[in-house]
Amino acid sequence: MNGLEVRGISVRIDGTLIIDGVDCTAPAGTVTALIGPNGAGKSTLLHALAGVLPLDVGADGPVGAGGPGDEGRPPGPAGIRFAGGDLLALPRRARARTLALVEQDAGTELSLTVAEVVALGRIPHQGYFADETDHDRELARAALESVGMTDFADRDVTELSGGERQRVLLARALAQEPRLLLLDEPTNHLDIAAQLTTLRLLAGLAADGVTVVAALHDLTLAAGYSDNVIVLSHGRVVASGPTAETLTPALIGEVYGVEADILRNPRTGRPIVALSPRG
Ligand SMILES: Nc1ncnc2c1ncn2[C@@H]1O[C@H](COP(=O)(O)OP(=O)(O)OP(=O)(O)O)[C@@H](O)[C@H]1O
Repeated sequence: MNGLEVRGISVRIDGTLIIDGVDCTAPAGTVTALIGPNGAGKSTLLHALAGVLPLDVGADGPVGAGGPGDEGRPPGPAGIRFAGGDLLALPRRARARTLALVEQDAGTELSLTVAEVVALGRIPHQGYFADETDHDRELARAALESVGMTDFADRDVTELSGGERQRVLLARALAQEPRLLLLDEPTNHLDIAAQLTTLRLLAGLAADGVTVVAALHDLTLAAGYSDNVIVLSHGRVVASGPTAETLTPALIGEVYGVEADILRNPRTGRPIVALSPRG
C-alpha cells in the first residue's frame, strides 16, 4: 500500500503496556484522524510511529503466531511500513526526510527567531557542510506563509503565545516536506479560525499525496475534515475505517460514554458532532 501500514505493534513504558498490539493503516493522500479518550494512547502511538519511542518486541512471538489478539491475522512480523518499506529501518536523516512529527505542547527553550526555527525543517535535506540554498529559504518562507505567521519571522519563539508557537512548529514540519505528517492535537491551542485553516491546510497536503495522521479531540473537526479514523481506547484499536461510516453516534457513545448526535452544518454540509451527557 502506498501509505502507512502498522501491524501488531506494542509499546511498553516503565513495564506497563500502553499500546497493545495495534494494527492500523493510513492511506497516502488522505487525512486520518486518531481519536480516543484521554490516556487512550494516541500520543504514545504517534511517538512510536515516528520512531521516538521503541516498540515492545513482546513475549508473545511474531504477530499471527496464535498469541492474544491474533485471531484472523496471517502470520508475519510486527512493524511499521510506509510506502512499502520498513519505516523504522530508515537511517535517521532519511527518516527525517520522510516523516515529520508535530508534537503536542512542544515547548522550546532555545532563543531562536521564528524564521530560524522553520529553517531547521530543511536540515535533513541539506548536505552535512552545505549552506542553506535559495530553495531552502523559499520553502521555509512558503511554510511560514501557509500558517499565517510571516509577520512573526523575526520574533523570538520563546515569546510567542501557545497558538502562535503551534503554528510555527507546523511550519517547521511543512518545511521538512514530509511524505508522512504526524500531528499530535495540532489545533489544541488554536483559535477557531486557525483551527479551520489548519485542517484545510492538512487536507491540501493530503491532496498533494502526503499521508496525514492527526490526533484530534474535537470530533466535529475529525468528522468534518478527515477521510479515515482510527479509534483508540486503552491502547487498542476499537474501530477504524472511512470516517463517515466509522464515526457513528453508537461508536462515540461506546468509546466516550456520552450521547452523540450527528447534525449537518447548514452552510457547508459537513457533519457536526453534538454531544450530551448520558443519563
Ligand atoms: N512516561 C510515561 N510513564 C508512564 N506512563 C505513561 C508515560 N507516558 C504515557 N503514559 C501513560 O500512557 C497512557 C497513554 O498516554 P498517551 O499520552 O499516549 O494518551 P493520549 O491518548 O495521547 O491522551 P490525551 O488525550 O490525554 O493526550 C496514559 O495512561 C499515560 O498515563
